[in-house]
Amino acid sequence: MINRQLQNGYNELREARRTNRALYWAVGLFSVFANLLMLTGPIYMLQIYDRVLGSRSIETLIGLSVIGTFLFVVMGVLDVTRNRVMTRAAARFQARLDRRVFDAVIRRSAIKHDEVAQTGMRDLESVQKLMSSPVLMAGFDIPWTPILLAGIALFHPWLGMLAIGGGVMLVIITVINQMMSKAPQNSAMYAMLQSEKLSEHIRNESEMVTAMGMRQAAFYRWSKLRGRALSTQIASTDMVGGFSSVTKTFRLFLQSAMLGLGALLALRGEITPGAMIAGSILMGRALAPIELAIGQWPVVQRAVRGWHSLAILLGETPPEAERTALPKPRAKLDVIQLTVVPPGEAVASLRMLSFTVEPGQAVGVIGPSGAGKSTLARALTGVWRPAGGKVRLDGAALDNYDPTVLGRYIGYLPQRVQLFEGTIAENIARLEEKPDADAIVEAAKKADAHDMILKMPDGYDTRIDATGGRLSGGQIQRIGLARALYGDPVILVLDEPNSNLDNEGSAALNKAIRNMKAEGKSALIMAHRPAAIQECDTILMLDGGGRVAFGPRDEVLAQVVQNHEQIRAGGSGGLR
Ligand SMILES: Nc1ncnc2c1ncn2[C@@H]1O[C@H](COP(=O)(O)OP(=O)(O)OP(=O)(O)O)[C@@H](O)[C@H]1O
Repeated sequence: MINRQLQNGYNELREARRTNRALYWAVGLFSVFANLLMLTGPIYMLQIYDRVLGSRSIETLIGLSVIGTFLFVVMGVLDVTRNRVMTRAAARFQARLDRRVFDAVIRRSAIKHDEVAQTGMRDLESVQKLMSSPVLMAGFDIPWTPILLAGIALFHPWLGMLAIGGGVMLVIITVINQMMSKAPQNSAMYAMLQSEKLSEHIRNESEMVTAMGMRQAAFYRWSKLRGRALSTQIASTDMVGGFSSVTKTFRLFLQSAMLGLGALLALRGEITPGAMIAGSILMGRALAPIELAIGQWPVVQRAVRGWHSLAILLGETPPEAERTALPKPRAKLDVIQLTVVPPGEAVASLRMLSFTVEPGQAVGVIGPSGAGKSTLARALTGVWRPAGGKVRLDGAALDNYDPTVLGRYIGYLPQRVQLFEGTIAENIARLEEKPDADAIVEAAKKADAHDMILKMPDGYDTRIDATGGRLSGGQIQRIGLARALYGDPVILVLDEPNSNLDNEGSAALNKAIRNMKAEGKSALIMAHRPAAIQECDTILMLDGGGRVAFGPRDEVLAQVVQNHEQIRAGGSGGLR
């Protein structure tokens, strides 16, 4: 199964690469000519030494130089063209997969915070970088290396043998380089990733780190990871640099050895001095792509790693099937024998849970910490898939809805509201590209956030950063509620909606729920605090992932909560 998924991932990547097939054929063709034109230098040299110097003919020199210049210009044009084609082919590959990889990263991250999800976009970039790098071009030139080396044998078999022997040595060095540098490069990358992840985490929690005097400790922890990343990076760079220097020196040595052997053969009259020089130059040209490949090996290895990681990502997160569009649902929710296992866990945090929410009903979900309230919220919004059972919205299972469309029908306020960098309006409109200004204001009014937003420096156009910046906890929660109400959802799922709200905010929340009910829509409110469930006519009590009670509010509260009198009065006692 896993192998099949991986294979599917590879197939999808190959399919994307295949769209560039015509371009690669064109580059291959350009490379044939570019490599043939590589002979211009050696042949020109041969002619100068053996023909011009021998005949002392200025006309021949001018003639040869004109032809040589023309061929060099053609070679340059071909080289520029094939480089440009490669860059565009790489960009096309990336553009084709951008959306798919982005979606897969988001879908996987919602259920798994592993490296594959974390590096998805960078993996794609690393493959694109290889595709547009000179090292891939070297891949088109390397097949010509044996031909050029064999060509040297035409001057003299001994020269040919030296050239081929040298070429084989370089290939052996390349293979050893690949074998030895793979592990250090992988661990350098892994260590770097870990330290980046931690530094980002510390930065996001900078307030808490400062307030709790954790700066020193946080630095210490980060510097340990950073130190490991640096030392593995140094080891890996040393390795690649070492191989690169060995290859370069060896190539220079071979060129000189070729000259020396050529000189010996010239002294013995077996070749001309021109052949001696041309052989040496040809040798340098033939081995240059191998040298380039070794120098750029980290780019290759990063891309190979990225390709594999992308295959896992795409294979394990296949494209979502097109769903038949369903009519706007009624606010009826059936939860049938629902079992949910948190991603990466073995134990279910909700077990065989069943209940029904009718249109116009508001259900308060209560229970102690860890009872499974947030798990239920995630299952109802389709973020976590059921391990067993079903959630049906107006009769259709949640996965029968397109996720984007489902997001419009179900308004969700998570326990920890996260905003995006942008304006308040953009945040309420869920980052829609063409938001409906009237709908934004309407949602804000429903959440009773309109007046609060108007008091901001630029009203709805006030810019905020991802942490909410200038907004207080309660203001963030109200904007979160407006975002949940945007687009007229049929069901609201609110996870601890009033944890940061003052009395005014709580009253606004209750009014929003009352309006939803009056419009025949429904709401589920996960709550610890009684004020949040004032508008709920029904209560679902969870404990240990199972249903303890479900029924009319007063009955359930009378049964399980001692302080229900306080709750009816809208007091602030706990529900546990
Ligand atoms: N992302 C997660 N990965 C693994 N386990 C999780 C995850 N989220 C919740 N759980 C587990 O699922 C169980 C239920 O947690 P859940 O967050 O649903 O409880 P809750 O009732 O919302 O608690 P609280 O009132 O404290 O928010 C807990 O045992 C918790 O450890």
